[in-house]
Amino acid sequence: MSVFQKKSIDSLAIGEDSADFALMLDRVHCHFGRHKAVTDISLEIKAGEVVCLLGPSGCGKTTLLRIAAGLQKPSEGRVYVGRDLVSAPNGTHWPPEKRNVGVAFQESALFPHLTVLENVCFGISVLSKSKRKSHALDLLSRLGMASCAEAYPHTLSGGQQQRVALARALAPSPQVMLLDEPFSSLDARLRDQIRDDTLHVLKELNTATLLVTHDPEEAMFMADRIALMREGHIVQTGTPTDLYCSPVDPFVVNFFGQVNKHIGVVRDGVVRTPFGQLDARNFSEGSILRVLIRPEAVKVTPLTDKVHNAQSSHILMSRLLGASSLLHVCAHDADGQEAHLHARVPGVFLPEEGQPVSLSLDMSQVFLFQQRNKL
Ligand SMILES: Nc1ncnc2c1ncn2[C@@H]1O[C@H](COP(=O)(O)OP(=O)(O)OP(=O)(O)O)[C@@H](O)[C@H]1O
Repeated sequence: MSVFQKKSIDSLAIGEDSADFALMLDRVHCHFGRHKAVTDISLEIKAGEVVCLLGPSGCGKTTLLRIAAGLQKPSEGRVYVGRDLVSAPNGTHWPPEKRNVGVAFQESALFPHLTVLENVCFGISVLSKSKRKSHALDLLSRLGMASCAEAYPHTLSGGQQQRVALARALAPSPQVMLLDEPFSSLDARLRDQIRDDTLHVLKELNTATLLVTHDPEEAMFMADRIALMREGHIVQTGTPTDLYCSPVDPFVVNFFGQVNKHIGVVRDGVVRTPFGQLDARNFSEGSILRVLIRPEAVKVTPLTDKVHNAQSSHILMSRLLGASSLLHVCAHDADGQEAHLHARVPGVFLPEEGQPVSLSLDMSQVFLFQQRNKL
């Protein structure tokens, strides 16, 4: 970590006013006719911080990013870029070019008649011509594109064009970078490399960033904080660890990947499941609970006794997925309750079909929520 980065992270103290934020959305709403695309959203981003807007299609991510960029007027609420109030209910609305923001979208069109270097230099107005060129070359080299400086955009691959688009957006040293699914048109291997490079450049430049994605893995890779959205609202904001390990509701758990589900009733302070009894003393007797268990929470131990025992859980199928294996398990409890369970285990561990196993759970990845509706 550079001294520059450390300074920005150390400065995340509570009690700052709006001037400490590079971007601040304050109770922002956006309606299209009767449709509420964004409802009452407040979010702040500090210098050097990467915040991801994550959520399913249509939940309002792009609308919020466009509001920050000045491409969409909010119906209510205020937007600050640094100390500048750039959108407000009194009619204040600064256009994108007056805000100190850089914008890059999934398909960021480069100017076809300009070289890569000229494209990146285009938005820089404050420096002398020679400094403009060296600044643009520096950004291109940080993004691995210096050797293409004299090329024209049509001669570049999609991934190379996306790197140039990022360099062009970063070139005027904006206070805030706004990125809308900038990696989604790239194939998986290239995407991993470009997002890694982008993250390092954003951190080195100490640029506040708001990045839209529908991919939870991408959000966890890029973000210092994630704001998970659903139907125009923010459901939970926090670090990737907060959302993954302390989700506020089942939607948050489910959004980060497939989970095992069970519904049970609290009796004598526990809920019985085919995977064992779980402590439910925090819930009242008779409550109906939704039990959500991440596949990686399930520990699978082969039993040495290979004789099939009706009481023991057993393997239905094993699949190697690369870094991990996915095991389909038929789980039984002592009462004969049976359930199909997925376990994600590290490395090459592929027990045979029918192998009896014992199951245990890592409770840090097991979540209990009270069910509001009746069974
Ligand atoms: N200009 C517009 N006019 C009318 N409705 C709009 C407009 N822009 C967005 N919407 C609607 O607002 C809602 C939010 O759209 P938005 O593009 O912000 O979602 P999103 O989360 O970015 O989705 P995606 O991931 O699919 O891009 C959607 O229902 C969309 O149809």
